[in-house]
Amino acid sequence: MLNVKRVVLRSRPGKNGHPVPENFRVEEIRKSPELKEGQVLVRTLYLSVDPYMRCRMNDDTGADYLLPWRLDECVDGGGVGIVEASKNQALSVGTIVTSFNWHWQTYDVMDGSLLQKVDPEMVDGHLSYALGAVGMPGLTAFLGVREKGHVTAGAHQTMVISGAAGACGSVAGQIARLDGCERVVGICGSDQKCQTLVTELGFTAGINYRNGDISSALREQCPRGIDIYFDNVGGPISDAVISQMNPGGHVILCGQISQYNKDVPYPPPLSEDTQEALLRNNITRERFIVLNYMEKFEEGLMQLSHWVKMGQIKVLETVVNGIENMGEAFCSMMTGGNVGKQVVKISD
Ligand SMILES: NC(=O)C1=CN([C@@H]2O[C@H](COP(=O)(O)OP(=O)(O)OC[C@H]3O[C@@H](n4cnc5c(N)ncnc54)[C@H](OP(=O)(O)O)[C@@H]3O)[C@@H](O)[C@H]2O)C=CC1
Ligand SMILES: CCCCCC(=O)/C=C/[C@@H]1[C@@H](C/C=C\CCCC(=O)O)[C@@H](O)C[C@H]1O
Repeated sequence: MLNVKRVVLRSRPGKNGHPVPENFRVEEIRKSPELKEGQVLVRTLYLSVDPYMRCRMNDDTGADYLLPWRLDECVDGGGVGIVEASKNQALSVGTIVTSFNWHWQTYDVMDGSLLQKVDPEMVDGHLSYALGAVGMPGLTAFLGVREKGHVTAGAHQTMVISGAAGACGSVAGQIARLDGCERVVGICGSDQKCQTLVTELGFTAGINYRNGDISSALREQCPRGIDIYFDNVGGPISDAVISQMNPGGHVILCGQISQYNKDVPYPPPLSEDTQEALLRNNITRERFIVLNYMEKFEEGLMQLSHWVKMGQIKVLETVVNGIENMGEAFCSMMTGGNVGKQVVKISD
């Protein structure tokens, strides 16, 4: 028998509540490592904490593709691990694998057909990148910009990105620059993050939304108006951005994290003024869900991998150690404690 540590959902924060680490509980169980045909024993290396998980903490997630986590059951999300024993012909011992539905536990017996292989070369030897820049958040940035952004090199466009110092935002801004936007302006929650955007990631400017008036900072940093808005946060920040958008502009509706602790549907309703601004200026605002573009994942991952290996995309990560800290890491990410992708390292 194996000693396994796992994280279960102890309580729900309530639809209008802020999540706290105490909503989770770590427990130890004994698990048989015995495998049926097709199964593998995996040891968890890294686990991901992501904003959509806040919706899975509610008994009704508000999104048809997200199932609620069940009380007192092991929670799941993105994970990367190594095969330690195998009864699956396609997955030999030592293979690195990933899944969107990885249990938050140190070891697991999994059906091999539900796992995707990770080529360590693709992630430049950094296996955690498979949960970030060369994984779902990187694809979200890449496909969001390419499918909904209408970037045209040489057209002197300005793109604004909210949640700019996070997993999706930090990559989206770098792709906007690579694809030819003239100005790339990031909005995030600290001066330190703003500085990182400019000095490390090549953004034109950073705006700290916690410090001063966003509207006047946007007017200063976007003197020719805003053509494209990669929206990760929603709420008043997005109202301020959209009010300065040029006619014919495009909002990439990626996420609305500022509204996830509220009992509102996804996407949350817009203010009348913002709705009116979109209509008046013929601005598109199409919902973007990365899972709707699975046929483009392979090509997208190849492109992201190439950019990362060439140093054209710089990867930022915040790594916390230990399965005991999953709840802390999740709550920290939800309140801006991360720079780049927040992951938790479970084992070496
Ligand atoms: N459409 C899709 O398919 C996908 C959408 N998403 C969405 O993209 C967004 C970013 O996700 P991800 O990159 O993983 O997460 P991040 O790495 O960006 O982490 C979340 C960040 O959100 C910021 N934040 C938290 N609360 C607020 C608030 N009230 N107002 C403004 N900013 C806030 C914090 O940064 P700060 O310090 O700047 O406040 C925090 O670091 C989320 O909305 C998520 O739901 C993610 C993946 C796929
Ligand atoms: C309801 C708010 C979500 C806002 C957008 C967002 O963050 C979307 C994220 C998804 C996320 C979904 C993950 C797994 C789906 C399976 C989970 C389950 O219920 O079993 C991501 O991995 C892809 C994004 O589109």
